Amino acid sequence: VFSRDVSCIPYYEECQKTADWLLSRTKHKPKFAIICGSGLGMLAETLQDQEVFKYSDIPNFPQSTVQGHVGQLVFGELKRKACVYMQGRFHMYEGHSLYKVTFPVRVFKQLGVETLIVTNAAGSLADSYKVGDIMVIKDHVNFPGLAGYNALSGPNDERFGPRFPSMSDTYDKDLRGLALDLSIKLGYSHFVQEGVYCMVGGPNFETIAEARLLHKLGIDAVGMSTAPEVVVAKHCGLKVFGLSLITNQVLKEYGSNEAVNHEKVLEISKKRAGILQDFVTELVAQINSNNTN
Ligand SMILES: O=P(O)(O)O[C@@H]1C[C@H](O)[C@@H](CO)O1
Ligand code: HPA
Repeated sequence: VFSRDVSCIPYYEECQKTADWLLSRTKHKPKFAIICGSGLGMLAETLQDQEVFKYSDIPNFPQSTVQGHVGQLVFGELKRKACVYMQGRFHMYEGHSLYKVTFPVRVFKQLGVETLIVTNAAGSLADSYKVGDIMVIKDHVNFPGLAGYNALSGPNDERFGPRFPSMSDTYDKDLRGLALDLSIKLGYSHFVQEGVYCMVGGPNFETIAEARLLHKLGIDAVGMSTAPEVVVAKHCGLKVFGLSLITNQVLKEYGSNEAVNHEKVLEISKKRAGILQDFVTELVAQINSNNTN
């Protein structure tokens, strides 16, 4: 379930076939790919001149099974920059292999994408964060990856990247700086944070003991995605930028009547998607004007 079958699927060719299929059907040549987190599909609404491809029509593409993940690629222009939005990501807990979870990222690379922007819904462990805050991801802890469930497990194809890639500078420093400057210009600085995201396997939310453990480890926000996509993006040379929307506080004390559920996560995502949308749009515009990419 977790990694690519070692019998050497012609993986590069499979990704290329999917990329060629898309390129022959869209006039856009995206330099940016944006992955929409849970309930954040509407981030794609600001795209001009849209072309939409349902996952079910795209060769080799997995299917979304989670509520709040529509299941389509949307190509278009954001401030005159060609982009592709993934409305609906794939999670390990859905039973997808990590090869399938990260397949779109490699397709993006073969489409000519240079920068990957990941978004997600996450629970906060940091005491200072509030529901509705946006966290610029500084770094991540890939718990499944540390335990051997890594998207790069299996035979390595050097055409994508090296066997042992460095991950010490994964979330692009210039883009993070740009985003934090932008948050001041947009008047967002009181709800924009910078911190460490941790991926857990899910699909259950954390126990109190698990939450306390993650908190002790210095993790600011926890979710069930992102790390595999980011590891694969870094492996194949994409610039990476990430935003977590804080949809809930993770309970660290026993005896509370509050409990998180996916509906509450989607409710906050829906409320804050507009702000996130403006943030991403302005960031892409700035990357243009500052020649950061
Ligand atoms: O796709 P993301 O990481 O935004 O989704 C989060 C994690 C789970 O899939 C879900 C829990 O509500 O939201
Ligand atoms: N834990 C894990 N994943 C999540 C959470 C959470 O509290 N909120 C949104 N996704």
